[in-house]
Amino acid sequence: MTEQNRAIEETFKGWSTTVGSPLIGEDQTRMSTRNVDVFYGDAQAIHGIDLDIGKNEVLAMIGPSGCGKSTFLRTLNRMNDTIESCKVKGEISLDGENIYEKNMDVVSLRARVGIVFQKPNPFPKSIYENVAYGPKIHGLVNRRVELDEVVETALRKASIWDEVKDRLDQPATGLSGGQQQRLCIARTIAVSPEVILMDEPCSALDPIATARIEELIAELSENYTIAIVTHSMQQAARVSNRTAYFHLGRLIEVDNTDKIFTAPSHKLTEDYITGRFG
Ligand SMILES: Nc1ncnc2c1ncn2[C@@H]1O[C@H](COP(=O)(O)OP(=O)(O)OP(=O)(O)O)[C@@H](O)[C@H]1O
Repeated sequence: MTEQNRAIEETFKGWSTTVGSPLIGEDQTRMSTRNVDVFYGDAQAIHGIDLDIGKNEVLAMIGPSGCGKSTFLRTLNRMNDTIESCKVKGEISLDGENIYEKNMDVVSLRARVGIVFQKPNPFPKSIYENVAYGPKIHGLVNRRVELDEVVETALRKASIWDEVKDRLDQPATGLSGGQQQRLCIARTIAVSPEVILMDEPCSALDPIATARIEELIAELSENYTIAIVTHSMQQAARVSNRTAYFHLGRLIEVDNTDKIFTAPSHKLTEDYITGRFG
């Protein structure tokens, strides 16, 4: 830990308040977190986060490297369960239902709250099979003709249908990085999620592929709740309605994206967006 971080850690002792509007009211909320702490072994990575994520909103999560954005994002569909040392405390709910309840079916949860990673990760199967796999294992379709329809609809929603419709039986790994990422988004959409989590989905893509994904995020936000971690403040400003600023595992400030980038209320947010920190 740097001297600067040590000093900030000192100022956080007893800290409990996020500035701005982390809570938005039950009727607007798709997911909510209350007093969420995350530990890796003895090290605490997330401290007491209270946050609502709205229906049909795009929430951007920004902050310096290591501040806990990805850790927090992964708590929202229990991806952290796959890390043995990781423990999550507090309450996280989807449509009012606690997703950490013992009887929660984690496979179904991850269909309802899908995730798209930094590096496109298609299965080593055909383009068709990549999208068809989820609906098949979740028993969403019975007949091949229905499956064909689900696959086409998901590929269309992910803005990649025209590029792949004549090569659905070819390996997904033969697509460009940007196409693979849109295919991964199609795979997520195919199981009818309510929420799509995106962990730096454009960081492995060139500017043109990035612009396609950003356009897609805007289209998808009409039907889905999206939470996106990004290192690019320009991207957060372009795609999101609200932005959350994290620092050393705390949620410092959440507000309308315009406000965060033009008139942030917290000094740490201001220092970050003006490039003084991070
Ligand atoms: N699997 C893990 N095991 C142990 N510690 C971890 C693990 N993953 C993350 N951490 C620690 O948790 C803290 C938060 O990391 P996290 O990756 O969530 O931050 P981040 O803000 O997403 O960072 P970046 O922007 O660099 O991706 C860091 O101190 C990191 O070292």
